[in-house]
Amino acid sequence: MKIGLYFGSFNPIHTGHCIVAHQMAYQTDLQQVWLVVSPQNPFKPSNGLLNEYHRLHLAKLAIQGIDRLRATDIEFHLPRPSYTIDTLIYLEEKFPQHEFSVVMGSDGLQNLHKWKNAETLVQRTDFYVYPRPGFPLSTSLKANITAVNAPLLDISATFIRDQIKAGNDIHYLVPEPVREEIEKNGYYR
Ligand SMILES: Nc1ncnc2c1ncn2[C@@H]1O[C@H](COP(=O)(O)OP(=O)(O)OP(=O)(O)O)[C@@H](O)[C@H]1O
Ligand SMILES: O=C(O)c1ccc[n+]([C@@H]2O[C@H](COP(=O)([O-])O)[C@@H](O)[C@H]2O)c1
Repeated sequence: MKIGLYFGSFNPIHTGHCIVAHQMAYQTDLQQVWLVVSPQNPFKPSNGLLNEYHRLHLAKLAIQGIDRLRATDIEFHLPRPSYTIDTLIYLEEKFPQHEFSVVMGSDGLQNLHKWKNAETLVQRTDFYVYPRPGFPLSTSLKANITAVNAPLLDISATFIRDQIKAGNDIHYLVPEPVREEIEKNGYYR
């Protein structure tokens, strides 16, 4: 099966993430998209990061009922911070029957050359990229990129965390079960 690995902190998962995952799973040749919740992104600070099991639970709530989407804790059991090349190699060994690609927003392309073993990564796997406002679909690396033609989504987890801290309502910015879970537990206040 052709599977897209969609890596992220998902702190928290939001409507932008869900649309990206859904478009990739239903408008490209990918047959499934797995949301890989990264416990610790190598480029991002760990402060303000909700516990990874809570982030995974929110991701599962967000995709429930969508056949081609999965959320996985695979990086919880791998060394930290989470490097994509390591996770990819691990998954290729564990699931030799599948073909894995990487799904990302176009902001990720800007820093791709700084990722661990970037040259090896782009030789080893294809990239499916969703446009993000302000970030062109280009990289200095020789990567095989499939771009989707889909609406720009100017939503970020940072914006959502800021809204919650300010006491503002986040209806529609995140799926409803995610909003309810965040509110019930007082996350990000
Ligand atoms: N609105 C969006 N449009 C396209 N891609 C997105 C969007 N939001 C997130 N992504 C992509 O989702 C992946 C995971 O992103 P991440 O979990 O860091 O979310 P974020 O909203 O960028 O978070 P933060 O605001 O905390 O930095 C990245 O590949 C990122 O490019
Ligand atoms: O492998 C790397 O060196 C590497 C560097 C930065 C980010 N990543 C992966 O990309 C995911 C999304 O990153 P970001 O910065 O767009 O939120 C993140 O959760 C990691 O899994 C991976």
